[in-house]
Amino acid sequence: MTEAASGRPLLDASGVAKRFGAVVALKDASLTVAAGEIVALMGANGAGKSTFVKILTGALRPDAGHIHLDGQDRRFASPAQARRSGIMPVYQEPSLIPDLDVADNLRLVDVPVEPFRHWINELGIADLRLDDPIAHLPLATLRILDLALTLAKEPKVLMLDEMTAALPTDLVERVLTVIRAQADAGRSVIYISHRFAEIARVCDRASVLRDGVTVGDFTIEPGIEEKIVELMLGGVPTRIEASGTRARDSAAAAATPRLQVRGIGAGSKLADVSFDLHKGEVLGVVALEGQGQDELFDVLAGFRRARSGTIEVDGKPASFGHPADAIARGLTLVPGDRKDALLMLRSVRENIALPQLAHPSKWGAIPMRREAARVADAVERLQIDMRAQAEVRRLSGGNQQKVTIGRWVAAGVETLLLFDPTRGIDVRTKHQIYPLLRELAGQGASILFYTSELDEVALACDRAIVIFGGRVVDVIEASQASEQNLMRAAYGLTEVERQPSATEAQP
Ligand SMILES: Nc1ncnc2c1ncn2[C@@H]1O[C@H](COP(=O)(O)OP(=O)(O)OP(=O)(O)O)[C@@H](O)[C@H]1O
Repeated sequence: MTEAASGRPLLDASGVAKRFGAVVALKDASLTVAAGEIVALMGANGAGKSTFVKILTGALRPDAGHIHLDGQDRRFASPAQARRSGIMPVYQEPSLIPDLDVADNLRLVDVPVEPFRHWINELGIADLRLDDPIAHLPLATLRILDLALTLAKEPKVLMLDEMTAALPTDLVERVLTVIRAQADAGRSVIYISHRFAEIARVCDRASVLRDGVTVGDFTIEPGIEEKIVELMLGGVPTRIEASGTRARDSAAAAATPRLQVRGIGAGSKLADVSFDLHKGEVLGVVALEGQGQDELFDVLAGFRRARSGTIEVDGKPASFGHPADAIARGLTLVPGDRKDALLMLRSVRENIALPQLAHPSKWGAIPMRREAARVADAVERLQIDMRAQAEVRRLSGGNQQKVTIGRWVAAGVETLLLFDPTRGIDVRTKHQIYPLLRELAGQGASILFYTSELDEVALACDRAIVIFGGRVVDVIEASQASEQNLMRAAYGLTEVERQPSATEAQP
């Protein structure tokens, strides 16, 4: 904490309550942040963090409670009013209008170009063009744009809701450096995240919400993590371990791969990627921002055509001109942006049952009962918060993400393409998802798993390919997948020493 952080809090909220119909989102939430301080707001999925931030930033009206800014009792009637007082959020979902380009979006929210450019450079996406259409930009870039827009308006209190959840490691580093510098310059930051490593690095304090009630406030110090997890989850101990054994079946590894990818290139970033994905295997994909991973998943899911290379599914050539072609060959994508996967106005149940609903020939009393049982099983295993189940858009971000995964747990899959699937999911559920992926693999599914959280390779994968500059530069077994090894490879530092060929990328 800087010297500026001592003394009276800049923002002081207490007794905040909010209900949505029958759902009590907040009962008694409180939070203080001083100038120059970074405070983590923590809690399991659905604990009420986003609701609290929306109240603090004028997007929602509280049912009860007080908010003091600079010692004065304030009730913001709108986000614009909160912004004028210097309180500015970056929400979980990108805010820019997809049909416009970057420049038009800047004009729309009245942000001058020069400070925006400054922050874009600081945050590591200097190659962005102002005439890039928003709809063509990857989620990670959109999140950085939202942050740059907000910083350009010089906030007094910056509120970041899962800011780093969709970002690759290099961009996470940039964001953490920038927000620490903001605090050192006397600004305040409220930082919502499920990632302890980041909180330990940049935050001064953590405030913990459980079921809408603030249950603790801690100074960040070594060893505090266990205490926070215990409080967040209400005393349920969470051991963070690799999920099950993964002695790969050598017969399966020798058999025809489920997916054989050779020399795939697409767009300007994906140059030449080759790998085999076997039946029963979880193959991690690790890459820094913009190394071609988005393009690779797009090609495999039929959203974009490859410029070069071949794909074989179960030993037979495949060519995907449309997502339906990939689905027909058993390849299912869980996209990074959940908005692309969910029917937001439909119920949790309908969203999870979607693959079955797509086959009217299977309708009938018994399949319906079976479907209900499958949905109930997915809800139970992923601990989906069903309090607002009638419309998925009313679920918390983490719970929406669980629904996108739950759909495929319920449906059963052959080849699952997961793009950063645990984004915004709390620590307890994450550690239920890893064994679940292992279980799907154990039943014969093949899973390609891009992750921006490097520890997930050791926790859930058999091995990982590392992509740098659009090429596979290393293949790392789970047992060797320390963060250090993965990072070295992801930065291309192993490329000179050892460049694996397509055959080395096979087990
Ligand atoms: N508009 C709404 N209508 C009904 N329920 C809502 C609405 N917005 C939020 N909720 C409910 O309020 C509760 C708290 O949600 P909130 O998004 O604040 O949680 P969170 O702590 O931010 O979770 P996450 O970590 O998953 O983002 C959830 O049960 C959610 O379904």
